[in-house]
Amino acid sequence: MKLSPLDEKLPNFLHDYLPIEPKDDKVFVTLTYAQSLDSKISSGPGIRTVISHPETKTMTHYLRYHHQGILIGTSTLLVDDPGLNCKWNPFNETTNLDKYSPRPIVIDMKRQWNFKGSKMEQLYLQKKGKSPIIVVNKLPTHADQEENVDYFVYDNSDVIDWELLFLNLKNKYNIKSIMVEGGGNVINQLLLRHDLVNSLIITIGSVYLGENGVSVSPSSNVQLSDVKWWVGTTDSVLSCRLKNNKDSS
Ligand SMILES: NC(=O)c1ccc[n+]([C@@H]2O[C@H](COP(=O)([O-])OP(=O)(O)OC[C@H]3O[C@@H](n4cnc5c(N)ncnc54)[C@H](O)[C@@H]3O)[C@@H](O)[C@H]2O)c1
Ligand SMILES: Nc1nc(=O)c(N)c(NC[C@H](O)[C@H](O)[C@H](O)COP(=O)(O)O)[nH]1
Repeated sequence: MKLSPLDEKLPNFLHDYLPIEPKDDKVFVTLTYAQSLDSKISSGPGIRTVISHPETKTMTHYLRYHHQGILIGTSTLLVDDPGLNCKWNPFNETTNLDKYSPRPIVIDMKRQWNFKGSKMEQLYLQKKGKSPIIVVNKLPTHADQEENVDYFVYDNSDVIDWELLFLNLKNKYNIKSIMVEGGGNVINQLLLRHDLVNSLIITIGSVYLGENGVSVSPSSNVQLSDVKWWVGTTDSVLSCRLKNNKDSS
């Protein structure tokens, strides 16, 4: 499906929140998701819910264009069958989109997902997306390994230490910027990591999804700084940074 045009104000609005001129050698991490007015990112576990207007969907692809990696949690991987490629580029090219696409990084510690038969594989085979790095807790046996993927074995424990993962992705795959696209569980953890997260970009759709929805609501207070708003047709976008709570008075 073709994207609608990028709003002309968005590149300027987003510029300072993207890894366009990274200031240090650390991996640049952007948290981004679309939520309802009641802070839900889907209408229930196991459900994929469209929240964004086409113009903010295009913005998501603009964000993907600016990152080398795109990371999602296991439930999003299993529920959404995401493609995670980038359909936006400044040249309006529609073929060989793999060169503009970030590398998918998917958390699948217990190997519940198959690349084969997925939308991601389809895009990879059509040269419209890159092949994924699958984060697992144990290397699958030779017979169980899939073609055209990389396994990153995270064998410290079953619970990923994000700092260690980002550092390893940089050292092993030279991934210096990562866009984290969800879901709620992953976002809730990383909202508490001002030390790792450079930017937070939230699309807010004009809808309520109700109390059974999957929430973004971190376990403790999170303060934001450098807050800026863009207002679109039905959605607004909040761009900001996470504040170190110790700094707030
Ligand atoms: N609106 C949006 O922008 C958006 C974006 C992404 C997903 N979604 C929706 O969100 C829902 C899924 O979100 P969710 O919160 O249920 O799950 P999630 O996608 O955040 O995945 C959570 C799972 O990932 C694994 N995981 C997460 N952190 C880990 C860690 N530190 N170490 C090891 N494993 C870890 C665990 O298996 C955990 O149960 C789906 O309905 C999806 O459609 C919406
Ligand atoms: N921006 C945005 N608006 C939404 O309304 C919505 N539901 C998502 N959800 C993000 C989630 O990560 C999806 O899995 C990807 O949007 C998959 O999209 P692709 O198949 O990669 O194009 N994101």
